[in-house]
Amino acid sequence: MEWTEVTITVPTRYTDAAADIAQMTVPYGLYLEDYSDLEEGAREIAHIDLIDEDLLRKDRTHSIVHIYLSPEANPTEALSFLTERYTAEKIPHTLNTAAIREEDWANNWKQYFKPLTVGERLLICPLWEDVPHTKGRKVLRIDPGAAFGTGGHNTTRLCLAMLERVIAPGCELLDVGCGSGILSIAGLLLGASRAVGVDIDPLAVKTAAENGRLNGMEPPAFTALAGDLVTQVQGTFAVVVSNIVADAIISLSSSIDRHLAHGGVWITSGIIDTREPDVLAAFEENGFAVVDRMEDGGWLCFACKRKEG
Ligand SMILES: C[S@@+](CC[C@H](N)C(=O)[O-])C[C@H]1O[C@@H](n2cnc3c(N)ncnc32)[C@H](O)[C@@H]1O
Repeated sequence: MEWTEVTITVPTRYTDAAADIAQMTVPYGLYLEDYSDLEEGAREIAHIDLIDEDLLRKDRTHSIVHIYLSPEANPTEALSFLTERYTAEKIPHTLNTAAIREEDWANNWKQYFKPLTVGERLLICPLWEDVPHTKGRKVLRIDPGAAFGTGGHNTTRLCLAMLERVIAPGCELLDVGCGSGILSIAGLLLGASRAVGVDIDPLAVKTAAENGRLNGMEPPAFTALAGDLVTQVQGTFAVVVSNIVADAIISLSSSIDRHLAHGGVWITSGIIDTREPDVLAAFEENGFAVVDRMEDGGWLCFACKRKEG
C-alpha cells in the first residue's frame, strides 16, 4: 500500500492553526517540524556541545506539518480541501507531496473508490467496478483520473443532490469547473437535454469528455470546453452549476447572469461555512436571491435565482 505524504509549510505563528486544519483531512496523527525555539534551546545546552549543526541550519521562521493520505483518499480532493481552508483562514502556505511515483499517487486510491448512491436517484459507479443491482437509480459511470469529481467529496454530493431537486426534463445545463464531468453527466441522466462543461484545466476537460463518452453522451448532448466562461461559453442555460471555491463564486456572481436563462437557477458550492457571509453579500450585490441551501461537513451549497423587478 502506497501512502501519499503531504507537507504543508507555514510561517511558525500559524503552526497550530495549520495543523488543526490538516488534521481534518486525516483520521490519524500528523508530524510537526517546528524549529522556532531552537536557538533558545541551543543557548541552554550549548555548553555541552549537543546541538547538531544540521539542526542549527533549519529554517526557524517556518514550520512544516506532515500528513499522510491513505491509498483510499483521492489526493486531488484532499489538496483542494487544504488549499480552500488555508485560503479561507488567510494562512500563507506551500503544499508539497512526497516524491512517489506519479502513477501510484494518482491510482492507488482507486481500489477504494466503490459504487456510491447519492440522493434519491443516482448511483455513481467507478469504471473498474461491476454495477451493483439498484432499484430505479440512474447509473453514472466514472473514471476521474487526476480530475476532481468522484462523488466522494461533500461539495460534489451536495451539488448532485441539488441537481436532483432542480433539473426539469429537457432543460439545459452549464457546469462551470466541470472537473471529471460528474455534474454534467448527472444532469443529463436526471433529464437535462444538453450539458456544457467548462474548466480552466485542460486535463479535466479531456477527462470530462471521456467520462461523457463512457456514459453514451457525446456532443451535442455533452460538450466539454477548456477555458473560461467569457471566451468559451455562448448562450443561456436554465441551470448553471459551479462547484469551485468561495472566491471564484464571488467573482462569478457579477458575470454569470449573462448565461442564466430567464427564471434559471444557479447552483453553487465549494463554499466553506466561514465564507458564507462573503458569498451572500456578493449574491445580494449582484441581484441573486437564495432559494435553497444545503450543508454537509462544513461545506455549503446554494441554489439562487435572479431577483425579479
Ligand atoms: C472542486 S472541483 C469540482 C469538480 C466537479 N464539478 C465536482 O463537482 O466534483 C473545481 C474545478 O473547477 C476548476 N476551476 C477552478 N477555477 C475555475 C474557473 N475560474 N473557471 C472554470 N473552472 C475553474 C478546477 O480546475 C476544478 O476542476
